[in-house]
Order: sequence, then C-alpha cells, then structure tokens
Amino acid sequence: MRGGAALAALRLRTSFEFGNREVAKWFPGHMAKGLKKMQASLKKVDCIIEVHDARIPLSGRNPMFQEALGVRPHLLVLNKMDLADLTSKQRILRQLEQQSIQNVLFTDCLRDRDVNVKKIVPAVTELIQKSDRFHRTENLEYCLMVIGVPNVGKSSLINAMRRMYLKKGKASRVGGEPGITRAVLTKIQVCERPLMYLLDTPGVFSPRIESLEVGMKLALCGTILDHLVGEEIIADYLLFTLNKQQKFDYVERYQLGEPCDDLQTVLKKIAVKLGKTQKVKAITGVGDINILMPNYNAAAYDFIRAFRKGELGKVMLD
Ligand SMILES: Nc1nc2c(ncn2[C@@H]2O[C@H](COP(=O)(O)OP(=O)(O)OP(=O)(O)O)[C@@H](O)[C@H]2O)c(=O)[nH]1
Repeated sequence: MRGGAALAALRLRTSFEFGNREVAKWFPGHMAKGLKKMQASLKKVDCIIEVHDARIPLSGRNPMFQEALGVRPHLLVLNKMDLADLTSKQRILRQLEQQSIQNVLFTDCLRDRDVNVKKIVPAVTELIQKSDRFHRTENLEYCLMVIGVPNVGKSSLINAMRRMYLKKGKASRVGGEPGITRAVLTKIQVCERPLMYLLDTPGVFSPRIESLEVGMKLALCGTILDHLVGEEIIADYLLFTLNKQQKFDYVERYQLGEPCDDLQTVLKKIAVKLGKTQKVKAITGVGDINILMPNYNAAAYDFIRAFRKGELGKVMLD
C-alpha cells in the first residue's frame, strides 16, 4: 500500500470525464430476446433466478421482468464472486433490501461444486413454499428459470446446476412438449421432493443503463459489446477505477514501476512490455528511418481482458 503523500504526488484523478456519449446506442435491442418472447414460458415459471455480476450488484439490473410478471418468488444470484471485492457485502445487502430484494446468494459458477450453487435449490424451495403458488394444487411440479443481462454467467449457472444434479444420477432431462419450442422446454430435474425443474435456456434481458457511469461499469464487466462503447474509453475507466480504489496489481503485472493515471502512458508501456509494437517507416529530411510504434489497441485489449479474468485484483464497482 502506498502512503498518502506518495499517492498525492501521482496526481490521480478524482472524477472521470465521460464526455458526451449516447448510452442508448450501447445496447442494441435485438441482443435481448425480449420480454414478449419470454413471456409465454415465464408464465409457467414458479420462481425466477436472476443472475447478475457480483462486481455491479446495484448497477444495470433490469427490474422490468418483475413488473411484467407481478409478484413471483425471485432469487438474486450475484455470480462471479471470485472477481468481486466483497468487503462491503453487508452494505450491498442493505442497499438491495431497500429495493425489496431480500433473497440473495453469491456464487462462483466456475468452481467445481460451489457451496453456494448448492444452496440455490433449498433457497428456492423455501421461497416457493412460502408463496401463494404452493397452494395451487393442480400442478405439483415446480419450474425455475434463469434470467439476466448478457454475459453474467446464466449458462454457466445452468451448467453448474446440471453438473451438480445430473452427477447424482437423480436428475433427468425432459424433452419438449408439442406446440412449444423444444429448446425452451428442455428441463433439468433439480429436486425430487418437491419435484423441481430448471428450464435449460436462460432468458436474456437488456441491461438498464440509467447513466454513463452505469453504462461504463456494465461495459467493464463485459455485458455490452466493447466496440459499441470503445475499448479506449473502457480501458481509461478501468485505469481510473483501479487507481481510485488503490488496486495497483496492474503496476506489477506490466512492470510500470509506479501507478500512473494517464492512459496513453500506461498503454504505451503495456504495448512495449507485451511486444505489441509495429515498425513504421518515417520519411525525414535526412532519409527514411524505421520507428517502433506502440499498438495502443492491442494494449487496451490486454488490459481489459486481464481485468475481466481477475488478474488485476478483485474489485467492487458499486
Ligand atoms: N470468474 C468467473 N467467470 C465466470 C463465472 N461464471 C461465468 N463466468 C464466465 O463469464 C463468461 C460468460 O458466461 P456465460 O455463462 O456464457 O454467461 P451468460 O449470462 O449465459 O451469457 P449470454 O449468453 O451472453 O447471455 C464466460 O466466459 C464464463 O466462463 C464465475 O462465477 N466466475
């Protein structure tokens, strides 16, 4: 940890200049399957498992499905907990509770037999049994659906649950029913008593981008296509965030010597360190010379990817 005086000498930014950008273009509507298409299958669902990225537990979730579906048991799974700095977990849970979200689990779907993934079925069983749905006797099968914005790990969660339950030999996959898309109706049995299924196709929602800052956080976590936002600005927001939170793993990774808040300087050093440079011929008064130009795009790409893989340390963006 660097001392206050040393940090002050580095002149780190205290705010980020977002400029004039149009967030509306950052998430093309066709990327989400759309509520309408999902609604038919959602009607049959007894409990919604909403997956979101644990690094942005408050930003970008789309509450639209709750409004569209009325009151229905809902479990919020904050996934990628392995990438999140959870020292402020209690604050996050309190803030979520203020939004009436009480049922929250943190997961790491890539870890084999994650203990928290295991808690999903008992939590969901309790939620359904406490809800009105339990008194509807005509159908004793419970059906769960995983939904969320892109790239938060919905498919990974389904696969983790599938591994967990299919391995036990208790679960079976059930084929489609006539008249309804087979893919939507493919079910995985996840519990015997009560009989519970998970629809194996997740519902994709568009994120709610209420501000440029929220948009940038979503972009940093990879839920928006990078080129729509711009890799350079994502890299700059990443640099700003790491410095603000004093997460200086990047300094060591790229052998920068000391933290720096100037993107061009950082990208130049990253490019040189990674050997991402291009020979460019320059014509001068005394003849042609070859100069080495850093490939800023390749450097920005590496910087962002390293962050997303957790190689620059754990963060909390909200
Ligand atoms: N570190 C980490 N990575 C994860 C975790 N869960 C998923 N991922 C990674 O996140 C990326 C997206 O995972 P998916 O399961 O495809 O996410 P999705 O929400 O189904 O994505 P869409 O199909 O785009 O909606 C993949 O590279 C996964 O390997 C997790 O718990 N921790």
